[in-house]
Amino acid sequence: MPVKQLKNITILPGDGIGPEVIAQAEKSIQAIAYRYNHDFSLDYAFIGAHAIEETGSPFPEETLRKCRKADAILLGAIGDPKYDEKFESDLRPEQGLLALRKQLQLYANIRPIKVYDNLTHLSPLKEKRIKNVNFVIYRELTGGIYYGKKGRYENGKIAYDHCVYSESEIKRIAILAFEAAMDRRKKLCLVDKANVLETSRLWRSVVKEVAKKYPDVETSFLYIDNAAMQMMNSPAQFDIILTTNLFGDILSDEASIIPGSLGLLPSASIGRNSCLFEPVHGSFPQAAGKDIANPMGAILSVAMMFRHFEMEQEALEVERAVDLCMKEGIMTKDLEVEVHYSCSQLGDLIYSIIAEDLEQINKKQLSVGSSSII
Ligand SMILES: NC(=O)C1=CN([C@@H]2O[C@H](COP(=O)(O)OP(=O)(O)OC[C@H]3O[C@@H](n4cnc5c(N)ncnc54)[C@H](O)[C@@H]3O)[C@@H](O)[C@H]2O)C=CC1
Ligand SMILES: CC(C)CC(=O)C(=O)O
Ligand SMILES: [Mg+2]
Repeated sequence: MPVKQLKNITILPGDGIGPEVIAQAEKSIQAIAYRYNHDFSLDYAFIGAHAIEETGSPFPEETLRKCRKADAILLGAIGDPKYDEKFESDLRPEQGLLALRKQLQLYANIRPIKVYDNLTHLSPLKEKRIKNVNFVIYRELTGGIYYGKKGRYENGKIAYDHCVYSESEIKRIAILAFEAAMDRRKKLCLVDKANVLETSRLWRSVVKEVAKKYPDVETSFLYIDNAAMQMMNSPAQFDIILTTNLFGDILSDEASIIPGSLGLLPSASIGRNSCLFEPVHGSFPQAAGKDIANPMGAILSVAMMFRHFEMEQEALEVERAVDLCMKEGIMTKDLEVEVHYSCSQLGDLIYSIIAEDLEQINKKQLSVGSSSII
């Protein structure tokens, strides 16, 4: 199937640090537009807590409409601690994100994890353990316990969340994950809890069936508890990890320890007719408004967007700019470097590197107190 052209991008900045990291991601889109003479059309919409405040709904009709008509969606993050005080309420920012994923059937959430060359010291893990780590988590995104029936009985004293998966939901993401494995090191590990959960047993049987069509892929199985441990102990063993919505959510935050910060991780959420790109992290409310958040996860999500539209050169250009900053130690404070840079300084620098604006790069370097990086 020919890939659509990327033209209309709907941007959902969201809450907390969402708007701050998205502003930097947008700079990388503008830089690519400038460098390659592309004409992108950007549109904006509310989601999450901002949307509740503006419209009374975490996922307004207008936002759905704008997302449906977009070629791609770029999202910051949602969530506001003030809603945690009223957990009993039906209205939560998170419902906006869950509704967006479900309504657009964004069933595959793809979360790559890699260690930057010569930057193993940024990780709290021993350098020898994380050398050559390069794997991708395929997290099912529109099913499982996040979407099952939930409720309470016995005057609210007993609560339940149902976990439901169908064969077809498992099969469609399994096929994507096996296809990805074929383009990589041809290893796929299904992470589940099949020793306890019936849904996990269904996952195993469907994945074994799909695996027959991919005899070149070495398929393995791990229970989630063991996988969580192995990911810290010997993460280089993984190539593709395929897993459920809940397990993938947890494993990917854990995986961020490998490169050194949750702020570094990008993701792509893919459906049949829509695609969305967002950093793995949440709204990090403690950092909101301080210009300290790491924008690299959001910026690398832009690279994933370009790659999805087969704009390989553009994707590489964004990744090259991020790599350059990382290698030169130009990072935000979460990576615990001695001299750190602000979220917006990183966004400006990435813009200048991509746009090849050498004068600006040197000016910005002077103002942030380092020697030339190119
Ligand atoms: N995709 C989304 O929009 C997500 C939204 N959330 C929501 O975000 C809110 C906060 O949730 P938390 O559990 O605190 O998760 P979080 O991901 O916002 O932050 C957890 C920790 O990760 C680090 N971190 C996260 N993003 C960072 C960045 N860009 N730069 C540097 N460090 C970063 C910080 O140390 C932070 O304390 C909640 O309302 C939650 O529901 C949580 C996860 C994903
Ligand atoms: C609302 C949550 C399910 C978001 C989250 O933690 C994620 O997608 O990683
Ligand atoms: Mg998460």
